[in-house]
Amino acid sequence: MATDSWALAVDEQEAAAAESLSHLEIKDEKLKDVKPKAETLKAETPKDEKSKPDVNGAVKTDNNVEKAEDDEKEDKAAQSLLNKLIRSNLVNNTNQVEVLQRDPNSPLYSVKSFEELRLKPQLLQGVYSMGFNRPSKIQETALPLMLAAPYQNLIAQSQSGTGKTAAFVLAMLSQVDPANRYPQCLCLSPTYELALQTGKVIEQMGKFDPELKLEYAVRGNKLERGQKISEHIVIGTPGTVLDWCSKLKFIDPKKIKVFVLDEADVMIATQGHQDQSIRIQRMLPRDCQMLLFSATFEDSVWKFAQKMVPDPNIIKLKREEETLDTIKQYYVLCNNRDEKFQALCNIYGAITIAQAMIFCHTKKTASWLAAELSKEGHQVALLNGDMMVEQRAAVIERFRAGKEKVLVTTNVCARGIDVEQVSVVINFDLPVDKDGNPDNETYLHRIGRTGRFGKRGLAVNMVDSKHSLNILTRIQEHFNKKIEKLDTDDLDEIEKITN
Ligand SMILES: Nc1ncnc2c1ncn2[C@@H]1O[C@H](COP(=O)(O)OP(=O)(O)OP(=O)(O)O)[C@@H](O)[C@H]1O
Repeated sequence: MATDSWALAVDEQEAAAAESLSHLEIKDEKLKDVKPKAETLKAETPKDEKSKPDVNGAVKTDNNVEKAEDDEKEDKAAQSLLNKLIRSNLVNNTNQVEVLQRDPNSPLYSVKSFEELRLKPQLLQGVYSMGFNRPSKIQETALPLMLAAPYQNLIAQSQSGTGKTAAFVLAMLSQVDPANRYPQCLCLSPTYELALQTGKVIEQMGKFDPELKLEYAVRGNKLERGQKISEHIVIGTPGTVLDWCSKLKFIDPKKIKVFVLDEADVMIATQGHQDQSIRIQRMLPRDCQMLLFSATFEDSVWKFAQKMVPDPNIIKLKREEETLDTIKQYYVLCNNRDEKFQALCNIYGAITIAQAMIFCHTKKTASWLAAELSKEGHQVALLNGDMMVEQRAAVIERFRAGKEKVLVTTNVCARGIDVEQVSVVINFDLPVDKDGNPDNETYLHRIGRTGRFGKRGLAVNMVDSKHSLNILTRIQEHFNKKIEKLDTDDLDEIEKITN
C-alpha cells in the first residue's frame, strides 16, 4: 500500500476521534494541546438522495416523502466505546470457555484466584484496588495461558464486557521490566477514544508501580523528531503507531515483547487499519508475544487474526443466547404514523409501563415521537446518532437510573446496547436491514432475554403498511413464534396483555 493512502486513512480515522477530545478527561500533559478537528462521531447523512426504503423498508421515490436513510451509519467504534462507558460491571456468562490449544499435550491451566497467577505484588494491589476479587470467566483461562513461559500467542473472542481488556492489560503489565527504559509492550486500538479508555485501565492497574510509564501514540501527541521513547508501554492507533515505528523511529519495534491488537472486529471495519496493523506486526521480532482480541468472530475477523497471530492458542466464549420464549409478542395494525402514535397512547392509557424502549427507523421519526410523548406528559429520553458518544452514554445512564421512563431511539443508534431492565419494547418501526429485509438478529437482540434476564417481557410491533405486515410475517416465520394481533381501541384487550 502506498504511504499516501495509509496516511490518508490515518487522517480520516483520527479526525473522527479528535472531536471527542474536548469531552474526555485527558490527564497526559502532552495530549492537552490537541485541538478537536471534526465532529465525526456524529453520524453522517448520506448524500445519496435516491429512492430509499421507507420506515419499514418499502421503497418510496417521492422526494417529499420522509427519507428513511436520513439516518446514522452504523459506527462500530462508537458502539464499542458507548458500551464501555455505560458498563461498570462484568457481563455474566454461563457458557463454557472453549479452548483450542496450539499444543494439545500441554496441560491447560485455569485459575480461580488472582493470587494463583503469582503476579508482582504491586500489580496484585492494582487489580484489587479496581475491585476485582476474582478472575472473570475468560480471564480464568486466558491469563495463565498468556503468562506462561515460554510466551504463547493467543486469539481470544468473547462478547464485550467479559473482561478482555483487563486480561491483556494484566499480561502487558506483568511482562514489563521498568528498569529497561524503552517500549516493551505495544497495544493497538481502533480509535483515539478507545485507546484512551484502555490507557486508563493500564494507568489504574499499574498505579502502584511508580516507575511504570505509558505513552499514547495518537494523532496530536507530537514528539520531538529524533527522540526515542522511554515509556514502557505504548498504546495507540495503527496509523500513528506505524509512523512512530517506521518513519519517525520513536519506537524500536525489535524490542517489543508483547503486541496486543484490541477490538479486531472494529479494527477491520475501519478503512486502512488492517493494512497498517499488518505492517506493524511485520516489524516485530519473531519471539514477540502476539495477542488478539475481538468481541465477534466472523470470517473476516478470523482471516485477519490468522494473519496477525502465528501459531495461536484460541479461546472463545460464546455469547449467552437470547430467546423469545418468555416474551409476549403483539402487533398493532395502523395506517400511518399518527395512528401508530394513537395506538401507543392507548397502550399507555390502559396499562402501567415501568420503563419502555421505543425503536424508530429514522432520526426524524424518533425526534417527532419523543416530542409528542413529552407533550402527553411522559418523561422521555431521546437517543440518536447526532449526539456525541459521551452524551449518548449519559442519556442511557439516566434512563438506567429510572430518571426517564421512556427511551426513544433509532434502530442503528441502539444496536448492541443492552438495557436489561426494560421489559417493554415497542417497535414503532420494525427492524429492517439496509436492503429493507427483516433484521431478525436485531429483533431478537432487542426483545429477547437471556437465561439470566429470563423475566417476562412484552413486545409490541407497529405495522403501518402491507409491506411492514409482510416484514412482520417473515419475522414470525423465522422464529416460529406467534405474534398476536392486538386491537388497541379495545381497552379490555390491552389490559389482558399484562396478565
Ligand atoms: N475480574 C474482574 N472482576 C470484576 N470486574 C471486572 C473484572 N474484569 C473486568 N472487570 C470489569 O468489567 C467491565 C468489563 O471489563 P472489560 O472492559 O475488561 O471487558 P471487555 O471484554 O474488554 O469489553 P470490551 O469488548 O467492551 O472491550 C469493566 O468495568 C471492568 O472494570
